[in-house]
Amino acid sequence: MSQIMASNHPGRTSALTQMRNALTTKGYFYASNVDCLPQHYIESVYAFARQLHELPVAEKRRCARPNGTYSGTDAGVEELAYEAGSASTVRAWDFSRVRFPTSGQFRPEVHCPSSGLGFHDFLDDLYGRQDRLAVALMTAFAEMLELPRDTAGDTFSSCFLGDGHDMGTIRLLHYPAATSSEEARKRHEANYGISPHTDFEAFTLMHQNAPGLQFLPPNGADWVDAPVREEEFVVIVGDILERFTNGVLRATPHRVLQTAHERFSIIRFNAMAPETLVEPLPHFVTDSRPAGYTPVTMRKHMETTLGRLELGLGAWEKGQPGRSLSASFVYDDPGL
Ligand SMILES: O=C(O)CCC(=O)C(=O)O
Ligand SMILES: [Fe+2]
Repeated sequence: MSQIMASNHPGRTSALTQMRNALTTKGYFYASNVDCLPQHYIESVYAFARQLHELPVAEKRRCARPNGTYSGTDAGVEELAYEAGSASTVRAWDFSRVRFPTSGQFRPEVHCPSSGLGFHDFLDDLYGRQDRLAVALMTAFAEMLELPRDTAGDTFSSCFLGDGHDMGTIRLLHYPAATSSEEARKRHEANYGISPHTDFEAFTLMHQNAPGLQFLPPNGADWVDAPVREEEFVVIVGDILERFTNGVLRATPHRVLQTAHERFSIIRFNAMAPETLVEPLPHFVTDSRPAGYTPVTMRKHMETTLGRLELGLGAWEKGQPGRSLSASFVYDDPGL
């Protein structure tokens, strides 16, 4: 990232080529040397996440969806099933500047011991740090795809304002450990920690403290393990970049296995501003490659996909290996 975050670094062109190759052939890469998110800071985020997930169930219930942003079976709120009918163990504390702005009185009573920041301020600060990486990546994606620049800057970062008006979300996830050897055995044979899906936004930054995450590479038949790397962030493609690039980049299918060990992850979905119209850009549409996706706003894509999950319709077509239903969903009306 030091080569990407400085605009005139001599290694920039080769880093952009590596990024493009990784995203088109594997669907993910690991971002290293991220100065705005150093390892000691990441550790403080995990410590904060642990405090949140260890809160008494009564406090979790008070802060649970739909009033607050907690979801977990311990508070009686199930994670939505991406693959219809699947069961998952994940528990989540979510934060978004735009999507859940009114949850003030339903915020948990926690403070980070080192900074003293509470739930909102701690996560807002994390969001700002992630934005620095996200804006640099958006600019890099536009450049590696050779998109034209205009006075507003590059195509992607001008849709992602980076100042709090995007539909991005942070999720602090916890997958509890199995409590008995019997449960550990059952988990081994069971459903998912989180079922297969593609993320609905533009791209996702991920960090995990234990194994469990897997990807399905483009054209790949088999799921591959994502190694744990303490100082690096996994970057994957979401539905919005697939739709903008007319499928040149493909949203990265991923899932989390149901492991016997405890696992935490820090997820940041990077979205566009709500009214951004997402459709194949002219740069990616030719006579031999006509537009393969219908236009839709960022807001409508999120609302439709989540609405379908709430109805139990899923966002992933089961199979070997299966397929994302959200990335190529056909809209009759863009929702402008
Ligand atoms: O826990 C993880 O590593 C992945 C979570 C995930 O895919 C999601 O929240 O969309
Ligand atoms: Fe995901």
